[in-house]
Amino acid sequence: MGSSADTETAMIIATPASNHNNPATNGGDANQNHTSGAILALTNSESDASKKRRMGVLPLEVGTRVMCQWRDGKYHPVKVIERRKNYNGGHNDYEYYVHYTEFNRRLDEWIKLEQLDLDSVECALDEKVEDKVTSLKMTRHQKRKIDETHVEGHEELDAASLREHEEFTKVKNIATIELGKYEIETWYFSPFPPEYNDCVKLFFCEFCLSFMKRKEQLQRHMRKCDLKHPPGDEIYRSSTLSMFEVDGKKNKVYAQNLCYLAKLFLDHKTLYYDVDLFLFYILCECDDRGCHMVGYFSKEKHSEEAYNLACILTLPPYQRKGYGKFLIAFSYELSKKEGKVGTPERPLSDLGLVSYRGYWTRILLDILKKHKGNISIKELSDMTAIKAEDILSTLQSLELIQYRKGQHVICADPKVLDRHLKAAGRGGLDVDVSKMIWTPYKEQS
Ligand SMILES: CC(=O)SCCNC(=O)CCNC(=O)[C@H](O)C(C)(C)COP(=O)(O)OP(=O)(O)OC[C@H]1O[C@@H](n2cnc3c(N)ncnc32)[C@H](O)[C@@H]1OP(=O)(O)O
Repeated sequence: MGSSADTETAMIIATPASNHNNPATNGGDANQNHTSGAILALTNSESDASKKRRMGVLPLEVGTRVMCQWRDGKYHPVKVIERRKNYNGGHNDYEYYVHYTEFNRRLDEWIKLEQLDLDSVECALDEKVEDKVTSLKMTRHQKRKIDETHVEGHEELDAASLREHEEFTKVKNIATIELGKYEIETWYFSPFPPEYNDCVKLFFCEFCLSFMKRKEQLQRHMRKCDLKHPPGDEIYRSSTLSMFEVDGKKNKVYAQNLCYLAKLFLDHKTLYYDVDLFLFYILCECDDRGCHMVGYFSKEKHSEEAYNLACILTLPPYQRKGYGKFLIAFSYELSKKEGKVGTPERPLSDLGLVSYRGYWTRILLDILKKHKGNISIKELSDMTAIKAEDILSTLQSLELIQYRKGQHVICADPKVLDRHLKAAGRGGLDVDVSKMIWTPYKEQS
């Protein structure tokens, strides 16, 4: 199996043009054993014409749609988001920042001209600016009062300024960060203060999260910084895993630095400078050098919408190891201690949605499997602190809900439950509730 898959990949890389029917490249294949001079001449003149045509489209305009070779060797449709002139380059010599329309924005990147198939350029530019602005306004209207990635005064912006803001945030600014022993490629734009505009790499102190432009600055800082764990209270410790609760009001700079850092991996969140209203739960792996941040979630101190989690992040080097499920489970344990049901703030990212769906499926089906007799959605909600709507949508997506005699009924055939549970994957790291030392937040007078 493995070897045949490898062969297939190698073939695709060797003949990328065949993946999207590129006649010019196929026709001009220099490796073909041509026996006729006429065919060769025809081929050459075709490729000359094609070359001229291709050069005629340069430089590409922002908004152009074209096929682009990605890291898998295949061609994928992209939209040009931005362009910049190459140093020492000729008149038409640009690099392009592209969005792969089939993929998440975190894969947006600067690419070289050679990666583009210029024969596939679609000349019609993207939808009208006006339409885009209207849709942006719509989304903004739907957002909650405290905007997720709140840029102060943002909602007051007129259409043109709003568009300008979107323009500004669509290209990733910081390409990599250094944090502890990891160098991490970033995913999205984050609005660092203007003095960091010229930086492509930032160096973070892994304990206080201060960020610096140069490695030497970080080294100097590390000699002085006396933190070895996040500020705030350690509210959970089990083996090497610790959770710290940080009050955004008491540790404002730390909380803001965390938001700058997190935004590099969160697309639909805008930076919220007023961190006072939030608590931050920082998950750490601890060793003799200190407690190293693995991920976190934030939570409003008071949520009118019953949100029990605002933003969640596992840092990329730690992803797919079960920490995300741990953080989600922890947020529900906090809700249980508060005697409330909770739900994550919307919108959920693609990875957020799969993680939540997996968690909800596992928790709910585990209960249904063990439970004897009838059980209602309200009872499930009381047992798990999962909001009734999330339970209903999860069970509906698994087709476990039927509508009989005017009411929703859960139909839980054990074999079907087992199949879904298997598909929901691993359970992740468990929260040992007996190791939690926590009381719900109370405003201090
Ligand atoms: C309310 C909000 O904040 S929504 C925004 C959510 N946050 C983000 O999108 C930020 C960037 N993403 C992340 O930080 C992480 O991907 C998280 C927090 C969503 C998940 O964290 P992880 O530590 O990777 O989660 P965990 O290891 O528990 O895996 C969760 C499940 O999600 C799915 N999943 C996670 N990453 C991926 C991936 N790259 N590709 C496919 N499935 C994935 C899998 O089903 C995985 O379970 P499995 O490994 O058993 O198959």
